[in-house]
Amino acid sequence: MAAAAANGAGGGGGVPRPTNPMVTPLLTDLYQFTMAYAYWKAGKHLDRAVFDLYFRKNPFGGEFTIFGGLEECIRFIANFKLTDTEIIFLRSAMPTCEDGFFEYLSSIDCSDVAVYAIPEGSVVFPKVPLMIIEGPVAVIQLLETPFLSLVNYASLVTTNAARHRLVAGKPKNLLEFGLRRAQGPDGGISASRYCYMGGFDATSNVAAGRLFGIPIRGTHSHAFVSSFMGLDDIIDRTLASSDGSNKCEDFVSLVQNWLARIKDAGSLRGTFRETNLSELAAFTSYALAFPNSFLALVDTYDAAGIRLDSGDLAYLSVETRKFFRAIEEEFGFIGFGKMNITASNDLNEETIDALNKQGHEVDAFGIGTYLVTCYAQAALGCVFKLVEINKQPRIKLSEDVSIPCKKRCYRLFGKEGYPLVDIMTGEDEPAPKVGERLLCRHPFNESKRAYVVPQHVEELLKSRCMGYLDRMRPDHMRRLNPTPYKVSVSAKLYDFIHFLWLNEAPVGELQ
Ligand SMILES: Nc1ncnc2c1ncn2[C@@H]1O[C@H](COP(=O)(O)OP(=O)(O)OP(=O)(O)O)[C@@H](O)[C@H]1O
Ligand SMILES: O=P(O)(O)OC[C@H]1O[C@H](OP(=O)(O)OP(=O)(O)O)[C@H](O)[C@@H]1O
Ligand SMILES: O=C(O)c1cccnc1
Ligand SMILES: [Mg+2]
Repeated sequence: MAAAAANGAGGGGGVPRPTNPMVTPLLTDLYQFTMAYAYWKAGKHLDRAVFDLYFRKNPFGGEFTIFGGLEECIRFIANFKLTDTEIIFLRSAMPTCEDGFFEYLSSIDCSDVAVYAIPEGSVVFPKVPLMIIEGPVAVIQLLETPFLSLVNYASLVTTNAARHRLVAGKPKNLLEFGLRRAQGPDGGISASRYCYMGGFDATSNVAAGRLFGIPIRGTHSHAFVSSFMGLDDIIDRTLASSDGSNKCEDFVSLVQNWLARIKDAGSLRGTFRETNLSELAAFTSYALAFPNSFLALVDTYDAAGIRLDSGDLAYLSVETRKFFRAIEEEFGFIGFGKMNITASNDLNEETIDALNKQGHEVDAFGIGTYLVTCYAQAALGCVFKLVEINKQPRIKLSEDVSIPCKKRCYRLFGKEGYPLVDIMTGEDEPAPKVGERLLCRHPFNESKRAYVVPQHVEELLKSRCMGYLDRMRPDHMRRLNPTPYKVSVSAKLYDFIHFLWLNEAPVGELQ
């Protein structure tokens, strides 16, 4: 099992700081510091603890999740160090705590912390730890809230993006347009980054383009279109070819000539309606500014062309395509019929699915609000639970039973090459072997078990490549009634969980 050990000294040993400078050791809940104090008072602060970070249920009614946020967690622990001013603030916030505690706090870093993790971008399932974090209990406790804050939304929005990619299909261009609608600047930046991880092609967010190297794309807005009154607004009418070899002195007249030709074309009669001259001025002006990447927002007055942002997107995209093809045929402009049609306006999984069913001609979807706010599910609900302290396994019984012990986790693949089941074992158990029959048990349901003869075994929680979406059996990934993927434990771990469970659960007395 490969571990990422953090070097907290000297500015993170070359590991960059978290992207968001607000991510500091104080970005945690007060109770992490009060517990750290109580551990310290009890002389327990150096006890060796193992915590699992996992979630309990897949989001969006689906049967899979994509893990995001790991890199930021590693950046955080690599640079973990409380500054003098942070210590002064903590002293004022916890006035009853002894001085020695603050001296201890100012001395800590995460050089004694080990993180075992599934690679970011992997398909993951409930109960299996995404990260196992091991180290001195007081320090690990301080990591709980920042880690959950860095992983919860990241994984949720990555999953949301992947679901939009699955419904849109591979050839479509997916553009994330959510910055203006996201939950503040950090929500917007995170959304752009993790939607790209989840399978989007580009973002409109310029800062995210700079920070993460994500391709940035955009069209123009209704304001640009409605800011023009008519063709007289255009002062400089010259258009030169990019190599300077050709020059059109009056592009506006050229546009007007073409407009007349299109109107006269017999084959276009009936499909071509009156032109709004202020809209024509806006498009002409935009073409003069971007002659090699022209794109027109065409629905400010009436829908006819290239980014559609209202109305029936299926119908309008089909009509637009017909018109483009007719122009190609009438005037012999090779490729005109294939011109890009982008659609936006409150799109989400359901609307894209509806458009697919109706038939449409959209090449690119621009998606904002529903994507970045994760409108269909507010949070993933990742948790951070103690599973072992000083080599003693721990279990949490209330609400949802946690799976004790420092574990190893494997993904077992079947004959058809798809993953069949994830299995958790105790740390010292032998790894599952290819071709060897293995009993996989549901962690809590006694009757649910299956023998598996794996054709291929991958250990989870160690660094490895991504690109899992394509490798999953399609019925786990479908939108409607997806098949649950199986998560199991070894027979030995099953027996141990239930032994510990009975041991920890008090026997009531009836009188
Ligand atoms: N063919 C279609 N099938 C299903 N949903 C569609 C189809 N075309 C558009 N939609 C969706 O229907 C909704 C249309 O919303 P609404 O009626 O508020 O928009 P509009 O009136 O066309 O435009 P505006 O945003 O200017 O008000 C959007 O969520 C859009 O994504
Ligand atoms: O619809 P979303 O999925 O959130 O995608 C982003 C939206 O942002 C822009 O709208 P704008 O801010 O101009 O407002 P409007 O479309 O609501 O008028 C754009 O026209 C999209 O409709
Ligand atoms: O470039 C666009 O078309 C765009 C960008 C952000 C939001 N809506 C649209
Ligand atoms: Mg809109």
